[in-house]
Amino acid sequence: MEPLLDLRGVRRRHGRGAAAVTALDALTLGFGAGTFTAVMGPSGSGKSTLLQCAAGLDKPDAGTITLDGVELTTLSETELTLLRRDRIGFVFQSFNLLPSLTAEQNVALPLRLGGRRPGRRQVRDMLAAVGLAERGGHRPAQLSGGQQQRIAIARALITRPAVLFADEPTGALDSSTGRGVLDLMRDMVDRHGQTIVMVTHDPVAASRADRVVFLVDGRVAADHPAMPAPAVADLMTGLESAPAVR
Ligand SMILES: Nc1ncnc2c1ncn2[C@@H]1O[C@H](COP(=O)(O)OP(=O)(O)OP(=O)(O)O)[C@@H](O)[C@H]1O
Repeated sequence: MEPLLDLRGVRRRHGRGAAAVTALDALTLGFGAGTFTAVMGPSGSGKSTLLQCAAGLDKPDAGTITLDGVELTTLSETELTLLRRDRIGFVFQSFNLLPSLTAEQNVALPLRLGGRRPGRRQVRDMLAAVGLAERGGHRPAQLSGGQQQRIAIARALITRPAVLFADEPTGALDSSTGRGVLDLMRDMVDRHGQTIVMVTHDPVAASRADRVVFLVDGRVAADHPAMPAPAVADLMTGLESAPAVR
C-alpha cells in the first residue's frame, strides 16, 4: 500500500557556500495512514526540517514529498497554503494559542480562517474529544499547560487533517501532564485513525508510538517498530555517541 505521506530523496541545505549545512541528506521515509511515528535524533539531525518540509512550510532543494497522492513540490504558494490549512495539523512545544481568544474560539479559528462558519456542536464535540468540554469559555491563561496543549491539539484536528505533526508536544510539560497529552494522541490514532508524526527527545514519549525513526546528519540511522522506553534510551545513547559516517 502507498504511504499516506511519502518523502523520497529529500535534500535540504540551509545557508550558502562554505557555511551551508545539509539538514536533510537524500532522506527517504514513508508514513502509513493511521500510524503514530516518533522521530528522534541528536540536536541538529534534521528533525524540525523534516517536519517543516513535510508540512509544506519549507521547500526541499531536491526530492519529492507526496501527501495523499498530491506532490507538494509541484504546488503553487496558494495551493500550498490551502493544503496546509485543510490537510495538515501542527502542534508545537509552546502551544501557540491566541491569548485573547477563549478555548472555543481558538479551536474554531482554523475553520474561520478557511471561510467556514464553525458549528457550535462541531467545536464542542472537539473540546469533548480532548476532555475539555467544560473549559470552552476559558482563555489560555486560565488553563494549565496540559490543558492548553489539549486545546492546541483540538485546534489542529478540527479540520480533520490527513496528518498531525507535533514538534516536541510534551517538551514544556511535566511528565504526568505529558502522559495525558500522549494518551490523547494515542487515542486519536487508535479510535479515529489519525496519522501522527511527532518529534521528541523523550524516550517515554517515543515509546507510545507505533514506530521510532532516528535521524543522524539528515539521514535515517534507525527505523524500529514500537519499542519500550528503556530500549529507546539505549538506542539513543548508542547512536548519539557513534562517530558520524560520512
Ligand atoms: N534557517 C536555518 N539557517 C541555517 N541553518 C539552519 C536553519 N535551520 C536549520 N539549520 C541547520 O540545519 C541542521 C538541522 O536543523 P534542525 O532544526 O532540522 O535539527 P533538529 O534535529 O530539529 O535539532 P534540535 O533537536 O536541536 O531542534 C542544523 O545543523 C541546523 O543548525
